[in-house]
Amino acid sequence: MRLDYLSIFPGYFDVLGISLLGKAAVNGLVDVYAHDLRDWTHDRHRTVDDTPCGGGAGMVMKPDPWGEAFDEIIGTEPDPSVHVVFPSPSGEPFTQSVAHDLSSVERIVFCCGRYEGIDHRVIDYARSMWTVHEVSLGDYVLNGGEVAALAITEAVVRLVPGFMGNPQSLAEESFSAGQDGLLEYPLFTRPVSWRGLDVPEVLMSGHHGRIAKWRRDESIRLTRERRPDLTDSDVSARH
Ligand SMILES: Nc1c(O)cccc1[N+](=O)[O-]
Repeated sequence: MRLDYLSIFPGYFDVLGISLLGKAAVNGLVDVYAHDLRDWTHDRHRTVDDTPCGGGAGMVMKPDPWGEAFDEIIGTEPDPSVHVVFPSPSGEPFTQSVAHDLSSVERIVFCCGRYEGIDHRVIDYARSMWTVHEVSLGDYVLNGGEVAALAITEAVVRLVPGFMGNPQSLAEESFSAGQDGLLEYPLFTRPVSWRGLDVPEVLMSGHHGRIAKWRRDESIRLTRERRPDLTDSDVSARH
């Protein structure tokens, strides 16, 4: 999997050389390329923004540098196998399902906006050429798309076959298919008693059936308490 990041702050992506992601890069599972959008400007100030047409506060990212960067990084021919991700507060919700879909593609280009956002024609042009995902991590305001791109990267790359040492651990995580989309149950390890707090007895019983039921019940309880939106009527009936 090749990952490209277009940003006026490419240094944000130095962190991808650390930890498991760094190991994945070493193992050839992912190839990471960060690009400075200003490399595709031609004026002394390396300008990437301008005032919004129609007025309004702030600045908008000009389309020209994006277009020239696309030409050089991706190419000038349409290719739906290239997935272009625009992290944006006005995007569709980024979910584990979207992460799973992206984990099987060969190439992802992350376009990280700053200021008030990117000239919409950049997104329209990208849609005419590649497969585009405008995605949001949540209803809050960030200063740009870089942190969101890093979060999306982690969610996607950890699902790439061969990345996780023990793929089984993926099956029991929150939002995974193995959990029916429920929240993960509470986790415990040794010591059995810690500051007057004990591990639930059932988990020390060695009774696998009782343990599995306790975990399922806890997942259902937590999901109903914290994320009623995840328990649709069908899922509720099953639970
Ligand atoms: N929320 C937000 C933002 O304010 C700017 C860029 C990306 C996102 N997001 O993905 O959620």
